Amino acid sequence: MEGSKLIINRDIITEAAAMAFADPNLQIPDRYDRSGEVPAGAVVGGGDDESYELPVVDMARLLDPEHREAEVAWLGSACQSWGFFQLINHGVDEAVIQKMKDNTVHFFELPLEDKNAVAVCPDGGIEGFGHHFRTSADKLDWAENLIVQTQPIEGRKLEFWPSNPPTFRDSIDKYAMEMWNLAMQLLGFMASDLGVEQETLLAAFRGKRQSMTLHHYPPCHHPEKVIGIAPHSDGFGLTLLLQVNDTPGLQISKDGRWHPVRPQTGAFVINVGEILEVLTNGHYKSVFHRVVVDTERGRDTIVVFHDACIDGVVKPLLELGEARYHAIDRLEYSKGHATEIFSRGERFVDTLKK
Ligand SMILES: O=C(O)CCC(=O)C(=O)O
Ligand SMILES: [Fe+2]
Repeated sequence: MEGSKLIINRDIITEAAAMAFADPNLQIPDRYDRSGEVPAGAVVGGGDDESYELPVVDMARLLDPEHREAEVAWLGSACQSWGFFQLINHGVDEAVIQKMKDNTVHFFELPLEDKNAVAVCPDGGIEGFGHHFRTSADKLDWAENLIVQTQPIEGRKLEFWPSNPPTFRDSIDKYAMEMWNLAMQLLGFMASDLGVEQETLLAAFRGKRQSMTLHHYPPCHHPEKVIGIAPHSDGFGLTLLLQVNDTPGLQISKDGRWHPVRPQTGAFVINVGEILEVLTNGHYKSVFHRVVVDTERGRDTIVVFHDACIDGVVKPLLELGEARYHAIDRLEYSKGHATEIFSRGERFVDTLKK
């Protein structure tokens, strides 16, 4: 299968990296110094600029027949204009969320040696503990990440699922199931907004890959020199993000400026991936975002990605009119998107536009 392998490079976390992360006063090692990239783009906020709140969608209203229509329209407008929204009253089992958060914090606090028990493999596989994806400039993000595939179950590689803390695997399993159900529920409402049969949209996701990335962004006394996660748009269909603590950092690109997300306690941040943009024939937008690092406080996030395609092909739903994107084989799409990650340039889906 050598020919079909994706070129996604992830570096292991070395002792030197762990030391740099642990001591915010140390000089930034060269591979993390991205002074030239960080200031790119103005950031909205401060003072009287209050116009940037990310839309908040209320699941309780989506489920209430009296408010459903208005809330579905609101959800749709958020996906069209922002490609992002926060979700409150989501109904996800709080005990499962808390356990997942606790395990995540616990895991990242372990000594490096223990975390490296599930280290990424040097052969270029995606899963495991290590740095996020390397860019063409050979620079690294200021973060530690654990990536595992959670669905389909037969595709799980348990050797990358930490057994320390001991409840972690069980937490990941339960959390993945909750996120699957939430994703399906949201996609159902998106289908209503788009005016297509629910099953038409859901079928594109059913049985496809679900993966999880846990991010830990250590604090850094020179946040202007480092990047928590470089600007990118998500390569899968739908992303569900949970902040473990209330440290800010996520910024969304809109109208040429970066909009910081104010973390709402207990809310999920949901965003449209490039494949959902194509499925919706461009009605929904997959938007560039990045993470900046905090001076004093670390930040942990739990992110779940849901893949989608139609008969092995990434293409717009037939029901949504004349296709505005070229159809592309799912594997070719992955290769194209990997190039986007690598070069951090244009969105890959833009190359598919007719
Ligand atoms: O940690 C975050 O806030 C963003 C993570 C993210 O963008 C991703 O995993 O694709
Ligand atoms: Fe992302």
